[in-house]
Amino acid sequence: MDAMPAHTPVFEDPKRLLLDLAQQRDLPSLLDLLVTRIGDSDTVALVRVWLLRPGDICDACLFREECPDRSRCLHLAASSGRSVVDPDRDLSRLDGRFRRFPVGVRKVGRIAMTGDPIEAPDLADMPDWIADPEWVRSEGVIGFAGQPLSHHGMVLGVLGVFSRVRISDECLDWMRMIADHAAASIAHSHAWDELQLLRRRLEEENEYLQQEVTVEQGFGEMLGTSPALRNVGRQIELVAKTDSTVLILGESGAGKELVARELHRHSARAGRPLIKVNCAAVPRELFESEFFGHAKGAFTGALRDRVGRFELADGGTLFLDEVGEVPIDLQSKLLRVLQEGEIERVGEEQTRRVDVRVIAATNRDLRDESRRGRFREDLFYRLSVFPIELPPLRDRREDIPLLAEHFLAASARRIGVAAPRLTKALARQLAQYDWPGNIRELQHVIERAVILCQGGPLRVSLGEPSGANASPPVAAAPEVLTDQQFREMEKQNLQRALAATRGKVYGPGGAAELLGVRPTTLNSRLAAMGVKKPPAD
Ligand SMILES: Nc1ncnc2c1ncn2[C@@H]1O[C@H](COP(=O)(O)OP(=O)(O)OP(=O)(O)O)[C@@H](O)[C@H]1O
Repeated sequence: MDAMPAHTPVFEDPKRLLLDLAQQRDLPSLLDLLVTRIGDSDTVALVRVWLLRPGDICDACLFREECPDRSRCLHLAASSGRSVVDPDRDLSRLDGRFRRFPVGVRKVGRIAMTGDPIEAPDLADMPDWIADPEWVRSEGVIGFAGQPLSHHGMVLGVLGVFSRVRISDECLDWMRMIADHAAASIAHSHAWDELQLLRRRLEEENEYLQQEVTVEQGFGEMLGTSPALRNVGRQIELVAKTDSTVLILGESGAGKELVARELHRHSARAGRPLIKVNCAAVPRELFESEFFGHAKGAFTGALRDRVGRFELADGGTLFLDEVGEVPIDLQSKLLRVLQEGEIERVGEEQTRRVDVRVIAATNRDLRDESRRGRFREDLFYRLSVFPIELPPLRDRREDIPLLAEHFLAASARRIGVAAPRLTKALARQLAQYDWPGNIRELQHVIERAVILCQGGPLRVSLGEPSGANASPPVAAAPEVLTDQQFREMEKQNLQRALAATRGKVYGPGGAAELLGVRPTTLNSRLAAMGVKKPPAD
């Protein structure tokens, strides 16, 4: 082979290489950039990077006898170059004879051990350093420069370059700089990897803990550990990911809306909206517009175009609460959108396509209603592709103490008082009651008790209508009251509420909240009845 002119640089554009190294974040691309750029030059026979890592293939290692300590060694991590003897030889392979060097052994090991470079501008002057004299001769290798890759005094690896020209001092200077930069980038990428690892671990831990909480306390926001609730959780998991229509059956206050929310949250549509329509609250004549929207001028009062709930829920989920209340004449249109995904706004010819998953809920026996002709049978079957039956609270009494504790803490937080203690006796009392209003009733009973206990022991009175725990139950009234008697009773009730809240009307723990009316409404009632507020604390 013809010798290269002595002034040929070992590599081209080292400044560019320094700049590009700084841009690399992950280790493989950093090492690849380093060796391919240096190895690109015809003057370079071979460039390699070894990194310090735990010993792994010690029994197969060429230098196993010389290895002082099998705990760690230099691993060949990147390689590049060009063979003149065999131009097809792939020098980027990492599985050759010199893929491991023990620390302290040969040039590479020595550099790692001492942290000092070994520079042999002309190997002829240092024949002892040649591991493979035949390769050096046939490939026309003249010089070697080995640099430690060290960062903050810690050797991370070694960069070695075999050149076909004598390596100039200038080139050695560049080599030192490149090695320093590469070491800093390697240290950063190690730190980055570690950060990613820690993040992944934290995420896994978090996921695990969340699952634990779910297993321990219920399903998502649905608290409860009873077999009945777990069964509902399992059904949610099964069907959430599909686009099937789900019909949630259960008594009022049993948590049907919560089931709908969990279904949406676990579905692929979770990033899109969950739109709710309470069908019991929509006036009969406005149903169609509520569902499908209307065009301006479609009817008196339609002052502008309006988007219906189906369009609002496009890409997401529509929750039709109390679906049994949908008027029979609109049920066929509802069926059409469920089957074909098409709607028309009221007063518009244009057909629009919507992609909506429907979840419906009812506390009525729709099968029976459809038998009696009050609900379309075909719509019933279409809605109940996957029915989920939510048992009433009295059929999962095991959940009552957990729910009570939860509502206790939530009410106390909302009202701004310390959470009172749920005694065993009280938990027993709660668990024995039948809860016709289900979880919503439990929630209200607890909230009322927290307001009334005023730092004293928590007491609940069960079986009485909401807000009337201090007044005689309506059913127990011996006879029809005169208007005068009725007003007097209402007045006394207001006075009792004010006394219980020490005259506080507004805000958490105020009389308005206790009575379930707006503070402004309460104020006007008090004024109309001439009830004086006691001075507030
Ligand atoms: N398992 C549960 N864990 C915690 N809170 C619950 C649970 N189930 C229901 N709740 C709470 O109880 C209240 C009533 O629940 P929700 O509104 O979902 O009932 P519903 O069956 O939809 O009632 P309705 O038929 O009257 O619309 C809500 O405040 C809800 O957050």
